[in-house]
Amino acid sequence: MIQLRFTTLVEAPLTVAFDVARSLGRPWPQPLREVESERPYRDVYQAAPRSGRPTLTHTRHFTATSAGTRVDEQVSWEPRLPGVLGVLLDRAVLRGRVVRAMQAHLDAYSAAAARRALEVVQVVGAALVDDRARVLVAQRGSGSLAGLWEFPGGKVEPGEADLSALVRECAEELGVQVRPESFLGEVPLDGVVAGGTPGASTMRLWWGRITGGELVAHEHTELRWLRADELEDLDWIAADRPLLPAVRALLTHL
Ligand SMILES: Nc1nc2c([nH]c(=O)n2[C@H]2C[C@H](O)[C@@H](COP(=O)(O)OP(=O)(O)OP(=O)(O)O)O2)c(=O)[nH]1
Repeated sequence: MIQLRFTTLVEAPLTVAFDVARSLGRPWPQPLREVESERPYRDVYQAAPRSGRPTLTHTRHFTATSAGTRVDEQVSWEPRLPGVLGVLLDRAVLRGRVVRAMQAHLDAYSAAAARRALEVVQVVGAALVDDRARVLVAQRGSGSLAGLWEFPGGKVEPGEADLSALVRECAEELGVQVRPESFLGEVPLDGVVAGGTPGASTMRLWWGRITGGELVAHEHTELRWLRADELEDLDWIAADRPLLPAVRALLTHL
């Protein structure tokens, strides 16, 4: 089996990175069959064997990072001829072709994903932590999610950096200055956000500290400070639940 690995950092949220990757397809002439797909985290495609062509498997993993989505890809195939000769021949000839095809494909892909990301409204959230290892959670006051609990935050404005939006939203919603510390994770949001394509937006969560101001619920019904063991019991917006293990781990290890 010959395996090649490729890693690309795409300036786009998980959902956009995944959707654009799938709309562009793969740079192989063979027809591909989907073997597995878990939006927006992973997919696997396979090209059926044809005379003179090897069976090719192409696996992609999409991982959220503070700088965008990391796409880890693996392309593997059985050499066309048996034995050492087959491996050497495929390494010498086919490998170069696959690498060149992938490089051209990945350049076009990351440019297309970054362009598409500009059209999708993003949401940022803040897991604000105090010096007693508790996190601030907020109850939404209006709209279809009223009564559910969430992380303070909101929509990133056009041209605004994620962390600037985070600092602005915390000032508007809570009346405090915050210092973002590090990235905790990203989740796809169900439905339509700000009139965009359904399912296209994600929320990216950072943890941080309050550095000034007086905490006031300007837009929420209630604010609460929770310990790690109190997180699960709350009636969260469903999309936020996958972020709770990272928040719990943070509070436990601070
Ligand atoms: N702030 C926040 N929004 C969340 C969370 N989970 C989740 O699904 N959302 C969704 C709800 C909304 O569709 C979207 C955020 O919108 P928002 O209403 O908070 O944004 P905003 O502060 O910019 O509000 P506005 O300008 O429309 O009044 O993200 C969360 O934990 N925090």
